[in-house]
Amino acid sequence: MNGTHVTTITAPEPPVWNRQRPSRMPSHRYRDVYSRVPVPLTDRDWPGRRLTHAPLWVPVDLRDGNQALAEPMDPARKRRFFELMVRMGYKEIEVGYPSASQTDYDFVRLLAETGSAPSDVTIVVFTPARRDLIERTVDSLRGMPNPVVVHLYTATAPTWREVVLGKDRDELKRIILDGGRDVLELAGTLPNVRFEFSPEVFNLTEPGYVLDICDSMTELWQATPERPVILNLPATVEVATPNVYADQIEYMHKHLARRDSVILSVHPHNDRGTGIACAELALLAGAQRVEGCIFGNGERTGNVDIATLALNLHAQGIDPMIDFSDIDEIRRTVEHCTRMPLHERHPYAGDLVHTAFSGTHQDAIRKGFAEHRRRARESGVAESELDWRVPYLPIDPADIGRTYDAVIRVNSQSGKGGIVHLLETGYGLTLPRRLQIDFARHVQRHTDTTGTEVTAAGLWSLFRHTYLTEPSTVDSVRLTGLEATGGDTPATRITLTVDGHEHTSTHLTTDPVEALTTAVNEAGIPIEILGHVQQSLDSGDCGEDRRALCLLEYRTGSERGWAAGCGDSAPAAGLNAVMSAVRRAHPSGPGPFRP
Ligand SMILES: CC(=O)SCCNC(=O)CCNC(=O)[C@H](O)C(C)(C)COP(=O)(O)OP(=O)(O)OC[C@H]1O[C@@H](n2cnc3c(N)ncnc32)[C@H](O)[C@@H]1OP(=O)(O)O
Ligand SMILES: CC(C)C(=O)C(=O)O
Ligand SMILES: [Mg+2]
Repeated sequence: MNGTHVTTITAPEPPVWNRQRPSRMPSHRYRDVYSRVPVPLTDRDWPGRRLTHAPLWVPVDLRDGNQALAEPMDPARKRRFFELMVRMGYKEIEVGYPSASQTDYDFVRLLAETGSAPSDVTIVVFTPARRDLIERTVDSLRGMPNPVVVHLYTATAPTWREVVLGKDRDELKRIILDGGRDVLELAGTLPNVRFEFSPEVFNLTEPGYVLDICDSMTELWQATPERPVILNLPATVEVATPNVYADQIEYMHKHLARRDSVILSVHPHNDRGTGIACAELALLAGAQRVEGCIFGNGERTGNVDIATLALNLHAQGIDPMIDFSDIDEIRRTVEHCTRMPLHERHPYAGDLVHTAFSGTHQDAIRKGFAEHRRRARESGVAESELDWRVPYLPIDPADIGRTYDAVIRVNSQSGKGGIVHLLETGYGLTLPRRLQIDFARHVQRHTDTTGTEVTAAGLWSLFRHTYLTEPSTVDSVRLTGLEATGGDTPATRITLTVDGHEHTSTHLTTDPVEALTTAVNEAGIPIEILGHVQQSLDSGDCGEDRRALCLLEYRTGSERGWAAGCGDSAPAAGLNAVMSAVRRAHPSGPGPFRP
């Protein structure tokens, strides 16, 4: 065993409440990180630190991301991606591996010959430690008007030394320093050039050895605060919990020579799904620069996702210094260039990440939005500027150019809050609380039966089918006459046709709902109106000229129910609501709902 400071953990006997049993997988074939590499730090500062500002971000989509694609980007795609990164505000961009392919070489030439990159953008090119390939790399940079970084890499971890490169520690160090000398000789006179070294698989390399190589490189390249060297320490294959990477970075941060002449950079991959955590803890541990890919494309499970990292800062009140205010345009471009779709649950950018289906979340979000609007009104601060505290939404979707349309969607997991939200935002409909509860039961039955989502339009359709029954010639009770009468004493005359027999009655009221209810009762149909509210509909959803809506609660015997009516005026809507209630209480029967 190589590791130090390891507490050997023997699995305890499982407690009685844990019935898990050994799996059939050969987990014994793998070794934890502590037995693969010494993890030297015992006295660590990173756990007590906080993130306070954005690091220097360096997208490597055009190199590391690109080399992981089944179909690497063509020149048009590379260019489109590069232009996106420039628009977003990245100032240091790794544009390719010029010795690897003609496309990569040509892209660097394009930037050099056209001068199309803004002058404050540094162009990074990547090369292995082989003289012929370094020559080709440097050649690609001829005439480049921008500042450049030549990025040299070689794997340093024991397995790579033994299995891949066939070199011992000293031989490998010599190869790396030779590569460093070649870079200096071939690129050292380029105007505005700096150098970067990556000990590939840093995270599995002995700390003392990698520290020695890094110090030798900064000495060779004469790192100064004016012309610092970038030391990029990759977790090429992620093998440990993020605290281990943080320890490794803090160890380097504290022990590197010429620390003030080094830009300490990290380059996590995401094999364990903790690339983001590795990068964040590495920043706490002293890293100043982060390499990764926008949305995390890259070898295997990808490079660390620098979009998520940046928006994580934003969500903590720290400006990431990169503009994600049109996330969907960024996403479209990245998807086009990589030919890979983003997962619906991808942090910040996925289709579903601002959406709640579940009832209690929807209820909280709806209340949160209402509170946000109220606070904005009362404080006079714009909604888009006001501090954000809507439950379940870590950031305001509007910050990244998203609308609120998809925030609440209704299915069988939803409750009345979500239903009400969709009817409110889609149709301007505010349901009384008891009607919300009643309608939610109908929606639940519907979504349980179909197993599918129901849209705002679907909800409105179900609402109409349930409460807003329209008159039909087969109705046993029909309103066939209505007239305002009386001179000194205003009254309303009602004519009903009940099972083919006419009933006319006069009522000393001008309230048509009251008059019609009494008439219905006198015609032998018991129904009591418990209350009604009038609303106006936002659009002609009931018919262009019928924008008044009456929502009415009734009782027949021990049964309570709700009905609704539309009309061109509040009285007309009221009458239709009463007749709707009569039809619901004494149905000649609407058929089953079909959305
Ligand atoms: C973690 C990373 O992302 S590292 C970057 C990986 N990216 C890429 O590999 C994409 C581009 N690569 C390529 O186009 C090619 O691999 C090239 C042009 C670099 C080299 O191609 P080839 O000469 O055909 O060699 P090949 O691809 O087989 O590479 C392996 C050789 O490079 C050596 N090698 C690997 N890494 C390095 C390095 N950093 N410096 C020097 N030599 C290296 C290997 O030991 C092996 O040598 P061998 O042939 O003597 O055994
Ligand atoms: C920085 C280079 C060597 C890299 O892509 C890696 O190690 O993952
Ligand atoms: Mg990488």
